Amino acid sequence: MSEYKYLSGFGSHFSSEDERYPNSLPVGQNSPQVCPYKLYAEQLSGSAFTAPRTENVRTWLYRKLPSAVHLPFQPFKGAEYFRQNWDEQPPNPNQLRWKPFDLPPKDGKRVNFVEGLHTVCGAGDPRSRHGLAIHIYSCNSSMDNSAFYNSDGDFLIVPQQGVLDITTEFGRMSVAPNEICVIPQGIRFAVNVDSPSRGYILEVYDGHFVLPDLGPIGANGLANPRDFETPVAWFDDRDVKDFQVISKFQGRLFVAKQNHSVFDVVAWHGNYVPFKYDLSKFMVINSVSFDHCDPSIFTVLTCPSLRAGTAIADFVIFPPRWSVQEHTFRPPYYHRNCMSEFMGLILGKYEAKEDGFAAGGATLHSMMTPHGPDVKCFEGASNAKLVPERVAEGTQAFMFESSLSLAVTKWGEETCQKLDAAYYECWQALKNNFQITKN
Ligand SMILES: O=C(O)Cc1cc(O)ccc1O
Ligand SMILES: [Fe+2]
Repeated sequence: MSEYKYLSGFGSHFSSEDERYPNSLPVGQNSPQVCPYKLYAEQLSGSAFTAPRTENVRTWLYRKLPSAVHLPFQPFKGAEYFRQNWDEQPPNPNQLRWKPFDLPPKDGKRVNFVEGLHTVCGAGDPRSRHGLAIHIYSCNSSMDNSAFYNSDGDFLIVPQQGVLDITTEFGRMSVAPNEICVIPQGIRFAVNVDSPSRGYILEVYDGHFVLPDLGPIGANGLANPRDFETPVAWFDDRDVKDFQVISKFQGRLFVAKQNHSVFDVVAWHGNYVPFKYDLSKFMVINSVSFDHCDPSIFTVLTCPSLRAGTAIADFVIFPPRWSVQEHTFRPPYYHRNCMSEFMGLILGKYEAKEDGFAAGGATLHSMMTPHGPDVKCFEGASNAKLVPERVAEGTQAFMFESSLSLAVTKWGEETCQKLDAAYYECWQALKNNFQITKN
């Protein structure tokens, strides 16, 4: 799996040919009268034809059969908790914490990536192309002779347990915990797993994930473009007669049969592509003098809204790093935010709450919902000797931060049975230390 080859770069215009079919890309034009090897040319548009050049994304695929060759879509039965209905539950402004979400039951039942999708929270509507959804996947078997694509938006996939072996129309990639991948709107993919697997998905309806601007940081730092990896062209040469394409369309799943695999792309060129990124390559920037920087300093990718600096969703990580600030309360500050903060944990423990927030679980601090370090963290950091120190060693927490107000689904609030009713208690023992004389 890990021997797959990749093209390096973010936002590049790539060209790739399956190595078994050299010269399969047309030269000098996109639509020759007859394509090399008599392939069909198909354009996949990820932006309006007329989008400005900086945002214009599309890829030309050269394939054995056009994607249009399929039988009509029917409603897909299964994945009953993969539902983007934001009005199932009354709003809940409380601090929410979930214990680790279940892996598939060990009763021998096979659950693949699509069947194991569960929606936790979200906002907005794919029909008006505005909003987002946060899902948990939990699966133990591979997608055989089937592929999935999302008509509603992009998926950012964060594996927490188990390596995902992902076949896409563009080629194959292996995505392990502490790596992430993005599968943009419309790109077909299938997930193979060799063990029980679990992770988080951020789905955005508005637009695509991009690297954040760096401002005064300069031209380098945070997630560097050269560390993003896109698959090289590869097609499945098996003669598959019984193939299923599953589409998420307007929040519902549909399935169509066809007598050929969607993984039949021999060559492609363009800048609308799936990619992966290894979070350990993130170049961490932070305060080397005093005070706690806002977590935006850890942004890996962002899906911008039309309002300057205000994201539909940011993907932010809390990587292992040095902490050196002087005369500073070093952990995250107490906080009320006009944004929504959904956090997950890939590895280890999170610095602001070492107890109760476990790998594979989550927290949601909704708009203006107060939160911050628990008692143990506050007491410890208020009294700690401020020497340079490695923090978050062996851990990886992350945050999906959104300018939208997120509704929790019935599955998220009830059916999953993972909500920790005792979460609020972690702040109750904080003492009023106010004294009338200044220390
Ligand atoms: O734990 C959180 O709530 C996330 C968070 C981290 C941080 O370093 C500063 C602010 C913030 O909201
Ligand atoms: Fe916060």
